[in-house]
Amino acid sequence: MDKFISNLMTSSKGTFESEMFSLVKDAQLASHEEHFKMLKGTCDRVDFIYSLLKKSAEFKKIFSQNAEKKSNEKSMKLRTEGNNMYIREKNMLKALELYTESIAFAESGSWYLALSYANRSSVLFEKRYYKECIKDIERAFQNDYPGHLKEKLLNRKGKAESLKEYQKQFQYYMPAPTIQNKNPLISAASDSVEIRKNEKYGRHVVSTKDIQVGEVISVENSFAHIILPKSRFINCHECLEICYNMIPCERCTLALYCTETCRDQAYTNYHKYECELVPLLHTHSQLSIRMALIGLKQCGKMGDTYEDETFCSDRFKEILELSSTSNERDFINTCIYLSTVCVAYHSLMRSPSFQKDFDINSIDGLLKDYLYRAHIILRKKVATAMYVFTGIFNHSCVPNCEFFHHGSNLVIRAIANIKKGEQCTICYGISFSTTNILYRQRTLKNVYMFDCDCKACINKWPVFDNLPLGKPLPTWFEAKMMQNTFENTKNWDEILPDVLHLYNAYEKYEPCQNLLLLQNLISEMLTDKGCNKDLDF
Ligand SMILES: C[S@@+](CC[C@H](N)C(=O)[O-])C[C@H]1O[C@@H](n2cnc3c(N)ncnc32)[C@H](O)[C@@H]1O
Repeated sequence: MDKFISNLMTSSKGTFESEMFSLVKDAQLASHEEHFKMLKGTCDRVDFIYSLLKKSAEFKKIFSQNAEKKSNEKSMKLRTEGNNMYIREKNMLKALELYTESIAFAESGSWYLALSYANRSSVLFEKRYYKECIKDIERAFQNDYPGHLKEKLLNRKGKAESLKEYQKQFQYYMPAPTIQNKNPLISAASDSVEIRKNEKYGRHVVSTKDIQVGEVISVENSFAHIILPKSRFINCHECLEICYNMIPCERCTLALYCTETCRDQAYTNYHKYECELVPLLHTHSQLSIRMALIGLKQCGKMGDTYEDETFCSDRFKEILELSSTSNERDFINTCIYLSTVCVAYHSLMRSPSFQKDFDINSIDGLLKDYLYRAHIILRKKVATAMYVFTGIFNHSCVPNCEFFHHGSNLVIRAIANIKKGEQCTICYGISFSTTNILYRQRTLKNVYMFDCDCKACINKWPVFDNLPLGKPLPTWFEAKMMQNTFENTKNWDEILPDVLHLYNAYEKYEPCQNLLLLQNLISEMLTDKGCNKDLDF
């Protein structure tokens, strides 16, 4: 599992990983391999690496940075930049983002905050987001908005009030489907699957009945997530919903929320501590801290309910059981990994609220262990997130399942017919149709530590271009596809049943190009159902 994560982390090369690598070099951790290998438990290993890191200049450098504090001066600068974008450049989205950042920097109750809300309300009015515009005007008034400017704002509010009933409703993604036949033992799944465990596959998901292509297998909400920088000013950091008039955390300059409810929920659950962390950690450490905090809170609250048999997507116990390849990593990778844990640990230890709320001595070992286990599973469009049930799906180069995003929900659907007793699999990014067998096997072994025995690997299936075409696709289908593509109607719902039907008729020709084309089309249709549409701004 850890390799799986470190592979994801390489996509952020040049930032976090290389920073951790310099840390390992600076602290000369490589020369301590012999001693390290004699230590057995996670806690002893973290302690050992931590003791070495603390002496390193690089480590001290990380913690010598100061977090940016609320600053009316900075707020004013951002607002001016926003004005420039709005008036001169006519770049509404950029103006909105700058005003929102200016709101995040302004001190609570100040007229700087009021002015930024007022300016944002103007962009919102122009883009016909009248309800959001009214809300921002009210916020401006609640925050010491200068009296001599009030009239203009009241005027805008009046106009927005009269137009708000005409505001269009924009649907960015289809809501996640609901599962009809719920699984009594897996909170996120249908009763068509179960979790099994053996030496070869670790924990894996197996079908308990025949599953039809397209069928929903699970709908899962993330255990925890961290917003990606590009979505910071547009998506609520708590619920991830798109929101053009977010409100800031009252203490830090980074967190933004769609409502007071989301803000308070985040604050109570983890942000209270996170908010005090200096410096702001990279997304990966931040997510592991968030997960460990939720884990610590749960273990205090839930006690022996951990004994029950159900698999719950919102429970840290399930994360503790995720398979780990930590013993198989080379020493330098182990050091890099442990350094990230130590940076997260050291950072949390500097949070006064954390010190106040937790009995540090009694949870110290648990915290190190939790930070060590809190990994990243999926990095996607809006956030980096941990989905617990999705995380136990094994890989196949010919997967029979795929995951689809519906807002913050992750939906797993069958993209092939699955026979009762068959393993349900997803693809870890290397499929047989695009990647040759040698590369696949080497990567899966190096990164995920297993030998793949999927049907493409066993039978040495060629890549797409060298596959037979298979039975030609019917002309009615080709015509429908052309029409749909040309007219750009993308009325998938209308043709999805036909495509699924066709898939069933072509399955016996596997492996062939036409079957793969049908499968890709099904996948595209289901993605399109779930995905975030482009911003309407
Ligand atoms: C994301 S986890 C999947 C859940 C895991 N099986 C567990 O027990 O928690 C990835 C790890 O599962 C195992 N795995 C995934 N696909 C596999 C496969 N096709 N055959 C054997 N092991 C596999 C590998 O150990 C891999 O590092």
